[in-house]
Amino acid sequence: MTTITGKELIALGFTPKKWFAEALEHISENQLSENEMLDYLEQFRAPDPIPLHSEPQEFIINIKAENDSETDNVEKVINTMKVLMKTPTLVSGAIMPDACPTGPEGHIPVGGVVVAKNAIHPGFHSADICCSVMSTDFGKADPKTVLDTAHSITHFGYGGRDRGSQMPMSQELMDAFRENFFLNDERLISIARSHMGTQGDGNHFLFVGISKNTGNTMLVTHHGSRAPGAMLYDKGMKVANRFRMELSPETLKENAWIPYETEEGKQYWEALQRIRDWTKENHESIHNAVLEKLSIEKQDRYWNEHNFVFRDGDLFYHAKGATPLDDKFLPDITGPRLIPLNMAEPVLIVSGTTNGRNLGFAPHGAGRNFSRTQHKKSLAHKTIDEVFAEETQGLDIRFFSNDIDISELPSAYKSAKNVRAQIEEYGLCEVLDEVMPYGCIMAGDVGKNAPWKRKKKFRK
Ligand SMILES: Nc1nc2c(ncn2[C@@H]2O[C@H](COP(=O)(O)O)[C@@H](O)[C@H]2O)c(=O)[nH]1
Ligand SMILES: [Mn+2]
Repeated sequence: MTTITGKELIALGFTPKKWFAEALEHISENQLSENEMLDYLEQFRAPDPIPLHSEPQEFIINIKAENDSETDNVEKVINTMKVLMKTPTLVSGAIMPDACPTGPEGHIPVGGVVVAKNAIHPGFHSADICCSVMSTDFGKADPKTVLDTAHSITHFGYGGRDRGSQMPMSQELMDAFRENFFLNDERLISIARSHMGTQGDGNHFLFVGISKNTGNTMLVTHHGSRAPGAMLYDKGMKVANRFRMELSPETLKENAWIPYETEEGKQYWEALQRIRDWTKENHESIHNAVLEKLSIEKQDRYWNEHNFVFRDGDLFYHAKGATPLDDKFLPDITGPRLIPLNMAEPVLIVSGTTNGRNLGFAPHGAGRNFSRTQHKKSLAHKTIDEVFAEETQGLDIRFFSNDIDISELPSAYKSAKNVRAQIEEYGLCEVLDEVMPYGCIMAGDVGKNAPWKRKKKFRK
């Protein structure tokens, strides 16, 4: 019979884990011989770490610099992709004309699509899971009336709605949250309820415009899954990092994955679908409340996510700011897709499918060449009011907090004309219609004295 200690297990090459105590007890209780013990212990031996690909997997470059200010951005995007594409799960990738870096080399850029085999990477959809766009056709309604009404209904800024003004989350969805390992969390569900009907901040917007084809007024909203999605992302990253330490410690922490074939993988996939349902319900609750207040029947509605994970068999397409075109990704979506550019440019209504360059995706916007801070610095010689007047002439642009956020004005984004030219040059999708801008509401400069900040101070 063999007696063995934890220290000896470590000397045999095992990493201290919960199973140590159970194994020591099993060996002693069953009085295993040395060979029996070694046979028994084999089941606990960790697999060899999965190495990074020695060379980056191929990725398609659908972007080029149109001027000096874009050169640095394009170089950074390509360099970060070269590091990212060494992640062991990845089999292919693409970058879109609106691509821009999100962090150090190796992090997925905005405008990046990467395909992983049997793996979900929470870092590739990031905290704003299912950031998406929805449009509703209001027929011949007056655009100012639609914008005024939407302004009286929507909610921008930190946090959720006050108890008195909450929009209901459906019982069906709440029940579905409770059935999922990641979402069955009363704090998360309570936040999901109070965040329903809210749009957050940053570049989330509520846009009203006129269809070039029909002359109809269209409402377009842009936001993601708000705090419930961010909470799922945090949980997903923790689980993925545990797998990373066991399976592939060489992989960057941001690029950790949850193997789909595990219980965690299946539950995380389901959780993503429920968060997608929540986000769709969030857009719908705002659009439906505007229709109801104006006693208008909708003529049409389109929506698509552009920050999500899509599945085709054992391949998981991670789109970090890219518009899914191919119907195989979106069995429940029948209409065309939406690509916003900036508040002074049309929202493009597009369609398309997989071709040799796009992996089934199109750009999701115009993207940024500069950080918000760099952009603000470049305009420092003008007053905020001057910049606002120059860039929004003829448009009805409003900030929910009443403070202009110049980092969201059209000059903060890449040239929409160049992005559209590259969509055509690389044959990424077809433009069916354009929603010409009438006006737009955004959160406003949240660093200033926004109403939700004043309220918090007052409550103290
Ligand atoms: N029509 C508008 N488009 C806008 C506005 N602000 C930003 N944008 C575009 O949206 C995309 C998507 O951004 P992301 O947060 O999902 O990465 C962005 O690239 C811009 O082109 C706006 O006020 N109106
Ligand atoms: Mn978005």
